[in-house]
Amino acid sequence: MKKILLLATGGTIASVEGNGGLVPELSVEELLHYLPESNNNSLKIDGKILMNIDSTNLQPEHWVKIANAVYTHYQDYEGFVITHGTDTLAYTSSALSYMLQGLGKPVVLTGSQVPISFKKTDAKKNVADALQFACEDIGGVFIVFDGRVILGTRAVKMRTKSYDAFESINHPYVAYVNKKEVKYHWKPASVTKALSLNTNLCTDVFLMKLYPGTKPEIFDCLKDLYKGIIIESFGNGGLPFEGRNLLSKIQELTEKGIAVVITTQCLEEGEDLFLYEVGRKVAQNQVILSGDMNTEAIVAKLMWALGQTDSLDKVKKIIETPSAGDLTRKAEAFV
Ligand SMILES: NC(=O)C[C@H](N)C(=O)O
Repeated sequence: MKKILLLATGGTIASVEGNGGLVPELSVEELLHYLPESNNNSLKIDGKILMNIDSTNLQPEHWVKIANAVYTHYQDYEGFVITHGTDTLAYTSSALSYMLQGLGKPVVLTGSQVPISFKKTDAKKNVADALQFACEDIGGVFIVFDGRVILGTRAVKMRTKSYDAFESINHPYVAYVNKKEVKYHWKPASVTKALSLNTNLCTDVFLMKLYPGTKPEIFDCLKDLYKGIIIESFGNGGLPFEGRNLLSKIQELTEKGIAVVITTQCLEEGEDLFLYEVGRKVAQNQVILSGDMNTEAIVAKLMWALGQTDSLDKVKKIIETPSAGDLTRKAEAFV
């Protein structure tokens, strides 16, 4: 009989209708009580509540708490399921992927769009599937949702209400789970290093979405507040150097030692800064390229990288090196 630890953090899955709207309130025992009997018979599931919050309220300090809990109980269980709100779930799964390296067991995040206590809900299937996948002989952080298994660094919440809330971006699904059967599409390489926990994070990271008309002066406000700035630019990547000129500001930022990461607002296929003049001019500065990583992963990776070192060169190296399947090297692109 496999032993699985279920760590509850809140979210819609654990919510009840309160006076002010849906609010997470169920205990972990109540959560488990809603599962079909068959799950409880074939597994030994222990439950532990870490926090009971809407994931909108969940912040980097909570990621650390979750990572610590997995690490502390690692030897005692074959797999881990973390129930979590969907809104920031992909940030948490990314952060866990960097903080817990060398995982030889599955750490599976799931949640739901409808509370588990409601008559019609996606929660029971999602938890049952997550428990199923947590029994697999595979290492890493995964999201199991609507029958699909997504690598922790590659998920994006695409839909606010539909059951298929998450998509795997720039990466194949890991597997599908259907009626207790797991069908693989992609498997991570087996783990060669020992598990390590490294929860040092620097949360002084800002995420800016560019739009036509962005004021250059905004960077003057940001540069004393943040050590890292992620710019979601347009298309293949680039910054305006005519009219409201952002290019000169980027030079100031990088010269001041701020880590500037360039990504794109396009969800698929990533940046290619060297394609256009608007991008090459940016690349002449010491900016960091994000390839086809998604924004959730970039935010978590930049916080983690800045938590490891003050050296801009080293931060650049960390971000630009694939980790936990987050980044496709051009030569191995899935096209
Ligand atoms: N479906 C959900 O879980 C949404 C909820 N607001 C949360 O992220 O906690």
